[in-house]
Amino acid sequence: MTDGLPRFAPEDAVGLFGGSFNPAHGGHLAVAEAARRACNLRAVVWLVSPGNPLKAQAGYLSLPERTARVRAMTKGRPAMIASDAEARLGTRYTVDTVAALAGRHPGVRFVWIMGADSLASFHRWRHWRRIANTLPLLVVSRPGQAMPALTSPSAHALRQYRLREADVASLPRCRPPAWAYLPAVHDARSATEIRRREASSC
Ligand SMILES: Nc1ncnc2c1ncn2[C@@H]1O[C@H](COP(=O)(O)OP(=O)(O)OP(=O)(O)O)[C@@H](O)[C@H]1O
Ligand SMILES: O=C(O)c1ccc[n+]([C@@H]2O[C@H](COP(=O)([O-])O)[C@@H](O)[C@H]2O)c1
Repeated sequence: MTDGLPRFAPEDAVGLFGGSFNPAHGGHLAVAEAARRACNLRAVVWLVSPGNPLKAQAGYLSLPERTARVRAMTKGRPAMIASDAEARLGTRYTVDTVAALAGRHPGVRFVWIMGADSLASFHRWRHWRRIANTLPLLVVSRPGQAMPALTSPSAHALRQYRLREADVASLPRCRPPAWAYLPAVHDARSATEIRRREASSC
């Protein structure tokens, strides 16, 4: 079984941007591009989740539909890769996904990309400490989420491993645990808001 990803070269820095993307929106694109630039990533893989283990699945667009919308959103940006790797690998929890991808792409320097709201609840993810010990984490700002993120239990537990903003470019080469907060995105768009708008226009 293949994960569907390209063969990266050893030492390539590659971002893994997991999300429900229900649907993908411009805020996601801003995050992915900010991460790519800040860490000089060869690619950003948008891992379209078969289903966030912490969210109810009611009202979800299908996985092929969500993946197609990521593909449309990233059209003309060769560094952006829409991926259904989690469905192919049969993984739902991030801890399993990153272990499977690290095993399949030896030498590639994966970085996990998440918005600030995700760091705020990261301590509820399955084996979150193991994730933090497996790959560096890049946390990108989201309006109203800086305080919840930076005062969260995981931010507190990992505080001595936080890089200074000036050193964020070195994150992919850091031995985990390592993380950085990138205050580069000020985009208030959210999938919840888009779903609400689409529903009320019917
Ligand atoms: N506007 C944004 N700014 C920064 N990060 C974002 C933004 N929107 C989403 N993200 C991040 O992108 C990742 C995927 O998010 P997700 O697909 O859940 O979108 P969402 O807009 O948060 O959706 P929902 O409103 O359904 O929760 C998460 O890590 C989330 O923190
Ligand atoms: O592994 C977990 O326990 C876990 C819990 C919550 C969220 N995640 C992952 O976090 C990413 C963002 O999810 P979402 O739904 O906020 O877009 C996506 O890749 C999810 O699989 C993972």
